[in-house]
Amino acid sequence: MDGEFPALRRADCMSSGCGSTPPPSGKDFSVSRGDLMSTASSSYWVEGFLGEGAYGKVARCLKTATNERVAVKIIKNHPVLIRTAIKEIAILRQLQVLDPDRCGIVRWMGAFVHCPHICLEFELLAKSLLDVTEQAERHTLPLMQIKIILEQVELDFNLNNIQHDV
Ligand SMILES: Nc1ncnc2c1ncn2[C@@H]1O[C@H](COP(=O)(O)OP(=O)(O)OP(=O)(O)O)[C@@H](O)[C@H]1O
Repeated sequence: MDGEFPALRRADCMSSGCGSTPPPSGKDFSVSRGDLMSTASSSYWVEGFLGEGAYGKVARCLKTATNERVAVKIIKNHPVLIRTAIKEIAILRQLQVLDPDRCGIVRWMGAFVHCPHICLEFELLAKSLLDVTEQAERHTLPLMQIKIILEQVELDFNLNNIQHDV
């Protein structure tokens, strides 16, 4: 899928460049549960939403080409967020030389455009640390579990050469 992305230019990502009707003003997100997002190499059936960040919503999708579940980060249709997403893609491309399993980073499979949205495809992860702590009794984790998590964070920082002070 990554091969589809080099053709994407900034203008392709603006609603006026999609050849489809721009969303009504104030409506920067137009994907719903049950939608099918199609690219040349696969379709992504939106089964539901996993969460929302500053840049968009993350959907749990069935990727029809491989029949696997993936997480697709669908960027909101706003010029500032689109510019940020293009920068994020450039960074993700650089990170692709790293081994995600060894370095403890999420696997990025590529990007596509589902007009007017830029979409980033990631491996589907299990619960986030926030989910785990929220579901834990009294929102606290046993010391042993915290130790394991901190060791993983420390390993990630060291492997990825990130400055830190844990
Ligand atoms: N690969 C993934 N697998 C499963 N759930 C995910 C995945 N990526 C994101 N999520 C869920 O979607 C939520 C939103 O993720 P997103 O990356 O958009 O924002 P964020 O990292 O929380 O914040 P920000 O917008 O500041 O980057 C996450 O908090 C998480 O619950």
